[in-house]
Amino acid sequence: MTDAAIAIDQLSKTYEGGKQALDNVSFEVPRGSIFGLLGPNGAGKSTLINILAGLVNKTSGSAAIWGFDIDRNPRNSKASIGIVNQEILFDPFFTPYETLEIQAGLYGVPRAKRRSMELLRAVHLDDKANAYARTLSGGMKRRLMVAKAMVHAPPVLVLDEPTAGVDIELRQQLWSYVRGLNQAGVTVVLTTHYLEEAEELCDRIAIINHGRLIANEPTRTLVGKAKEKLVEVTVDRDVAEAPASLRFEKVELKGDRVLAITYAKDQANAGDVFAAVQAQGYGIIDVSTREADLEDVFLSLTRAANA
Ligand SMILES: Nc1ncnc2c1ncn2[C@@H]1O[C@H](COP(=O)(O)OP(=O)(O)OP(=O)(O)O)[C@@H](O)[C@H]1O
Repeated sequence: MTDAAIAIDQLSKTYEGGKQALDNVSFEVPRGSIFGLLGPNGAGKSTLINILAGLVNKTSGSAAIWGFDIDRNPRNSKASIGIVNQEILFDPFFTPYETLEIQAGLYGVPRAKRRSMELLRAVHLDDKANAYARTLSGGMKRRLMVAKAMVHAPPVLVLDEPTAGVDIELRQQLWSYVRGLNQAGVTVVLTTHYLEEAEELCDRIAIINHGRLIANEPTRTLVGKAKEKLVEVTVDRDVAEAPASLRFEKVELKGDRVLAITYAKDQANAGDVFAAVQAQGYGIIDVSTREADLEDVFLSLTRAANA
C-alpha cells in the first residue's frame, strides 16, 4: 500500500467505439499537496477523474485513493474523495442548505456531524442558505458544488475545471477557500486550462496529452524547463524593421526602438544577444528579461509530444 493521496498505475481506458482516452498513465499525488492535472481539450483528464469517481470503468491498470484500491475497496476509496465535476448537478428546487443535507444523508453522515451551515459560510453562501438553488448565479452554483463535495469531509478534493466561467473575484474567493482547505490538511487535485492559475496554486503538476502522461514534476522544476528565454533590448536609434541577420528563435520589433528577442537557452545566452545587436551597429540603452512561465513549457512539451 502506498501512502500517496492518489496512486495511479498503468491506467488505460478505451471507450466503446475504440477511442483510447488514457494510455498507460502512472503517477502519484502526494498527500497534502495541491496537484495540477493539465492538458489540452480532450487529453483525458475528465476520463481519469471519472474513473476515480467510479463513473467510468477503466480498461486496465489500477488506482487507489488514500490507500484504498478503487476495485477492491470501492466504499472506502469513494469515501476518501470529493469531486467537483465540470457539469453543475443538483436539484434546482432544493435550497443550498437542503442540497448539502441530502448529500450528507447519501454519504451516511450522522446528523450530529453535519456541518452544512459551516460549509455554506466557507463558500460565502450562508445568506443564500434558504434560496432555491435555481436562483443562484453560475458562480454561486459552482461554489455550492464545492461545498457539496466536502460534506463527508474527504481527505482528497478533486476539482475538474472549477473556475470555467467564474469571474475573477469569485475565482479568487474559491481559491482562497481551496487554499484554506489545503492548509487544514486536504489534498487538492485540480484540472484547469488557466496555466497561470496552476502555476500560482499547485505544488506539483502533471500534464496529459492524447491520453499519455508527458510531465509530472514540482511546478518549479517544470517552469525551469522552459527552453526559451525572452530579452527585450532598447536601442539608441529607431529600427525600421527587425534585423534579419539576428539568428535567434524569434526577433520582433516592439515600438520604434525595442527589439524583443527570443533565444534558446541551450544555444545562446543574453551576452550573445547583446553582441549580435551591437554588431548591427546599435547602442544598447536598456534591457529586460522575462522568465518563461508554465505556458511556454506547456506549449513546448505538448508540441514535442505531438511531433
Ligand atoms: N463516453 C465517451 N465515449 C467515447 N469517447 C469519449 C467519451 N468520453 C470522452 N471520450 C473521448 O475521450 C477523449 C478524452 O476525453 P476527456 O473528456 O477525458 O478529455 P479532457 O482532457 O477532460 O478534455 P476537456 O478538457 O475538454 O474536458 C476525447 O477524445 C473524448 O472525445
